[in-house]
Amino acid sequence: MRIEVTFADRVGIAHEILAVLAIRRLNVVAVEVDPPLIHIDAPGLDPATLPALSDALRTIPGVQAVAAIDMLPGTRRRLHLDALLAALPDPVLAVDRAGRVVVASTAAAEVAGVAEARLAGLDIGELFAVPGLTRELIDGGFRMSGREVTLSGQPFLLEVTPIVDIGTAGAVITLFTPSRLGERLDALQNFDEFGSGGGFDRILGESQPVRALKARAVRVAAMEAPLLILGETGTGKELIAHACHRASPRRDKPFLALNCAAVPENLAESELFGYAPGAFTGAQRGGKPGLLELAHGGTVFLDEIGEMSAYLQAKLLRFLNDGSFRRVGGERERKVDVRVVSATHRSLEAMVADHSFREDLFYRLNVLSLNVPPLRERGDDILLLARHFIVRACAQARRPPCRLTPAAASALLANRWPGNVRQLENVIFRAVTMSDGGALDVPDLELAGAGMLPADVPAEEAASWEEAVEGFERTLLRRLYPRFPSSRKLAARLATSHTMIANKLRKYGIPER
Ligand SMILES: Nc1ncnc2c1ncn2[C@@H]1O[C@H](COP(=O)(O)OP(=O)(O)OP(=O)(O)O)[C@@H](O)[C@H]1O
Repeated sequence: MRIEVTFADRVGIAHEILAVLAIRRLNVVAVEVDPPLIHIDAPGLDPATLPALSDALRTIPGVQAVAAIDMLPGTRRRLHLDALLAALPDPVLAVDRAGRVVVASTAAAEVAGVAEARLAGLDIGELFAVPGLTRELIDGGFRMSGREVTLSGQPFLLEVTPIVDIGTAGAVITLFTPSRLGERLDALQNFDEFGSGGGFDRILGESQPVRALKARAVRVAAMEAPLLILGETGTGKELIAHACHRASPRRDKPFLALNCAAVPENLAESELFGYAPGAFTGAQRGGKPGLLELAHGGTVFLDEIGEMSAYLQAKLLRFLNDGSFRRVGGERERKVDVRVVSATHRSLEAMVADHSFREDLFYRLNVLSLNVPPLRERGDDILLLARHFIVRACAQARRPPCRLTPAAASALLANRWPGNVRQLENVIFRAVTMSDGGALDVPDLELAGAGMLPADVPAEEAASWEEAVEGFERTLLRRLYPRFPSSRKLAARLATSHTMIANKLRKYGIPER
């Protein structure tokens, strides 16, 4: 029999409640404590003995009520979750922070051809036979979209979402079959759900390069011509594309996005241009409109345009020239009114020079352009963004806001940020979920290595004079610091000013002890 005891929370009360059952030699097989309730499964208990037990429990100070229940809440929840996992049409896996499967949906087990229980503990990279996938997921903060994988010979596209609610992060991985992808892109990439706040106010930054970018963006947003957004990965190109749409006369029409790097050519073609009835096996019976038709009157954002195949480049060029195209397998010429905004982290000019990108398409796309500066050139914006991400991560993790120590702030400023704002977002998210103090310090940021400016790059391989000098300074300070562990001692050793050394230590994220 199972019972629910309501109690006023105080230290030791759960223990005293269980002691009453123990004295009566009632075997307890499950206990769930969730103040102000404790749920107990004691198979030896029956309706005849419950009143006496209830009286005994009520003598414990703080116990308020005792009632019989049919099922422990945890068991009920498990049953519901199992039903949910069985009902999910797409295979879904939850993985722990090391990338090992914790739970798998019934569909996932069916595709993998093994029992759900046997999937638990498997490394995700091994499951898909992609060496390095687990590392990539962990390093990328468990954010990944549209990666092609196969499981038991079937192609899938991975959608990975980090689990934000649990101290030690993991992720939920959904496997989409290419035939279901169309629905998803339409649904997920329609950013209009962001409402009126989705404008330039969402692009944070006070630095001069960002202010200049926003000022230019406001002007180009209002124009009708195609817009090309250039910038390193993770600098916020998509955010800007969306803000430009929101600031354009097209703001009330759809903004639909396609990542050209995430989908193979044939899928990208049918996503963008749609397909006619009977275009290919597995196609929807009545055909399907592509993003261009669905975005009529609005904007289509083509991310990673540099990855577009030569064939699609030609088809897109034709659309840009006269606004017309044909669905895949279709005869009819269609015309739509769509503004094309594209983005890339690659140098399209270099690609034009080596003939991997069409020159005529480059000029059509590049009528208007925006250059998004890398994070390392945005000065104090790094801290402004970091603080914004801290507040958000703390709210998501349901913990009080924490702050950066001065050393951590210096380390963030000195970091090279090859992955830009997205990397900063991930670093902060990881630090907030992994630490529980009121302050984030340098070790919490786990910046060592990868993101730091290269310490031991041979001077002759440095990209610039400045980088060579920085490399030298950093190596020198790191080597001497253990023996002269303060800015004063180091300054004395190097016969220079203490202020200069203190500044350099801050710059290179070497915390003073
Ligand atoms: N100025 C900013 N203010 C606030 N958040 C930002 C800013 N810039 C980027 N972000 C955030 O950083 C992340 C990466 O931005 P986004 O996806 O727009 O970059 P991207 O340049 O399009 O990346 P990629 O080249 O990989 O496609 C997003 O979560 C975005 O919200």
